[in-house]
Parts: sequence; C-alpha cells; structure tokens
Amino acid sequence: MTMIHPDHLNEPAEKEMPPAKIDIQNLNVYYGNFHALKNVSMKIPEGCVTAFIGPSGCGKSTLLRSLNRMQDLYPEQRAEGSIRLSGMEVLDPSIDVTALRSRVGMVFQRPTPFPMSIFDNIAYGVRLREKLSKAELTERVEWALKKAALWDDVKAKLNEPGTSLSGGQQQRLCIARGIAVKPEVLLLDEPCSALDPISTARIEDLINELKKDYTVVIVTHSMQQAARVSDYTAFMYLGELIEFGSTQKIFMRPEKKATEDYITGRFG
Ligand SMILES: Nc1ncnc2c1ncn2[C@@H]1O[C@H](COP(=O)(O)OP(=O)(O)OP(=O)(O)O)[C@@H](O)[C@H]1O
Repeated sequence: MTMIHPDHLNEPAEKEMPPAKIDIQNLNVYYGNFHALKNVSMKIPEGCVTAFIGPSGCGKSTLLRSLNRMQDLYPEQRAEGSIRLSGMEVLDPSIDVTALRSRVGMVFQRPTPFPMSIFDNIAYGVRLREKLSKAELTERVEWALKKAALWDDVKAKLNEPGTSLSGGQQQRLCIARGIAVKPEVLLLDEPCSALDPISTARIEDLINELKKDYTVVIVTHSMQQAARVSDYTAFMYLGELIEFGSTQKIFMRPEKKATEDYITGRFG
C-alpha cells in the first residue's frame, strides 16, 4: 500500500487546532435542483493551509467558491446554512459582498492577468478600495510583488503588460494582486494545474510563506500537493465532507475507509 508522506510527518504529536477563521455549519449548496454540497460542517483554522481534496465533481470548488459568495454570480446556485468569517455571517444577504471579497481573496485555476501593465494589475484593486498617495501605492505594489516572490523577475519592467509574463509568473502576479489588498483569507482554486513542475514548486514555497500572514484554503487534485503544502485536509466525496483533520492524520491514519481508499489510489 502506498501512502503519501507529508513533509511534516516527523512532528512528534498532533498540534492542537488553532481557532477557526471560518466556521462552516450545515452548508447545503444547490445548482437548480442539483444538491451539490450536503450538510457540510467544518472549522477552517486561522493561519494555516487547509486543502480540499477528493475526486472530480465531489464539490471542492463549490465549497471554496461559497466562502466568498462566488455563487452570487450564478443565478441558478443557492447556498443554505452558515459560514462565519471571524463571526460575521457570510451568507447574510445584507452584507457588502465587495467588502467580503476584499477580506477573502481568490486566485483561479488559470492565471487571469488583467489586460494592463504589471504595475496596474496590482494597483487596480488597491485603488478601488483605498486612497493611497502615489508613493504609498508604489510601495504597496512592490510589497505585494516581493511577497509573491515575483519582484526580482519584474522590477525592471513594471510597465509591460501582465500578459507578457510566463504562465508561472502570471499566476504569481495573480497571487500578488490577491494579497495587495491585504485580505485575511486567500482561496486558491487549483492554482498550479496549468503550471510546469518548477513553477508549481515556486507557488508551493510561496503558499508556505503566505500562511504566516493569511489563512489559506487550497483546492487541489494532487494529493502529493495537499501533503506537501497543507496543515489540515478535508476529504470530500459526492458533495459530502467525509473526513477532516490534520494532514498528517488524514494521510497516515485516516478514520474512514473511503478516505484511505482515495489516498491510497484505489479510486478517484
Ligand atoms: N455552474 C454549475 N451548474 C450546474 N452544476 C454544477 C455547476 N458547477 C458545478 N456543478 C456540479 O456540482 C458538482 C460539484 O462540482 P465542483 O466543481 O464543485 O466539483 P470539484 O470537486 O471541484 O470538481 P473538479 O475537481 O472536477 O473541479 C458536480 O457534480 C458539478 O457537475
């Protein structure tokens, strides 16, 4: 039986779970009549990386998208239950969704730079949300690019289009854009699926860095990636959360047979 060994497997004992940044209770999501998420309850710990894994179509992206109300963009989709972000009810129809999305940023599967310069890709969202002086804005752009490990690659060409960068650089640009507005949570929806192994390794290093300042949630198809980057893992199957726990436990001592079958490659 092949087990995937998380890097941090040698830790002597399981650490106590940090307080919840996001508390999901009895979440049900529907696309029209299709029941895509069934009674999902989970506490996403603050300052950690949490991975959502499971076979294609199990609801990972649906769950991720619910966390910043992306379902509002799909009129057929509706969410019921509770998602609390530091106590604030995300599903409350009266909350300011734009403000929510600046607290909970998102990076998509394919790099999506805006059709503008590298500088403006980062500055755009900051200008919308904050009134900064030119010098402060320049400082923020540099800060975000440094955090996303892209500064050295682009510092000499900030006025060139974002689309002129390589795929891996474009994805780091999107991560820089996501963190420039200083969110509390960063949602990553298969951020490496369009990238080569070297760019993937750089993004994974970056995710490790980011968790010092942010709560990170990542959807990934790669169990190796989940094992490498995450502290906590949620295994989903057919719209249900089957098991949630430390990555160490999920990969080495899963409680449910379905989890073990999935991580040992028996299905999925
Ligand atoms: N916009 C939509 N309209 C209707 N059904 C949808 C829509 N988006 C997703 N679904 C359905 O909801 C279920 C969950 O989809 P979701 O994309 O969340 O799964 P996933 O685990 O992220 O899959 P994958 O790993 O293939 O990306 C699937 O059965 C899918 O067909």
